Amino acid sequence: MVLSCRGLRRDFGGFTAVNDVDLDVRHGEVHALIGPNGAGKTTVFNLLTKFLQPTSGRIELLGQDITRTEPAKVARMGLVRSFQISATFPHLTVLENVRVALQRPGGLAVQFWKPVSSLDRLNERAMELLETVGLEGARDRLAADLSYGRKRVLELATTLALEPKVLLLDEPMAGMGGEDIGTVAAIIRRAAERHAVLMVEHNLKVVADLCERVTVLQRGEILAAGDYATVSADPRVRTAYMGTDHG
Ligand SMILES: Nc1ncnc2c1ncn2[C@@H]1O[C@H](COP(=O)(O)OP(=O)(O)OP(=O)(O)O)[C@@H](O)[C@H]1O
Repeated sequence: MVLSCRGLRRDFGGFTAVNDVDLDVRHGEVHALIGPNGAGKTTVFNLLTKFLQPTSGRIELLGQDITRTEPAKVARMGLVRSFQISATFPHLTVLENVRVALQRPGGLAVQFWKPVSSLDRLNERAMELLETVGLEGARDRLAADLSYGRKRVLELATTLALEPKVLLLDEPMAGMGGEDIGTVAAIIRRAAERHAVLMVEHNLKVVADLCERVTVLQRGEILAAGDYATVSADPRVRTAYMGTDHG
């Protein structure tokens, strides 16, 4: 278990946005958090990354209680949410963007790079990351000149540069066409070999193809959890998530 929470709850005034949520994210797994609009997915992400303080409940990262830990420390411990670094620099090249991520002050890569601080090694690692995401041919292009889908892929590369233990992805395929979705799905699958992945995703085909485990939220509570086949066959899920129990 890399990341887990028990009894997670968050109230906003008199409104309970997240109620009694238990979640286990395991190494080597892609775990999807799904549910209708307003179900509480973003709030759960904000609680796990400590952007929001839980009203009650407990969160553990790599066996350590992080319920009261500051967000920056949680990120340094290896819980990285893609948008935290998703601001790529449009006027730097693709390779330069990844190098910047590898050299991030205070980032995980600082410790990672200490024994091998030579420029060559840095370039080598940056190229490895670009090969992982299939952007090696675009290394000298400005980030601003990339297509939307490839920009998102570059963001993923800069996230992976931080060597996260758990990668939190908020709708990584949003706004993408079929081909880009396939590319990003393949990257996430490969990334999951080294980093546990928790993702919010609305595209159920992506969830079915990519995710070992699915947790369904409804009105802040867990409606169902398990593998996709089990969860999608649950009549309550079909009614709540798809708005029908016939489809
Ligand atoms: N800061 C806040 N203050 C008050 N209510 C909030 C706050 N943040 C979220 N909520 C409420 O909590 C509920 C859950 O919202 P949340 O954004 O987590 O849902 P979601 O599942 O991510 O939805 P979507 O799929 O639309 O992004 C919603 O009813 C929302 O209005």
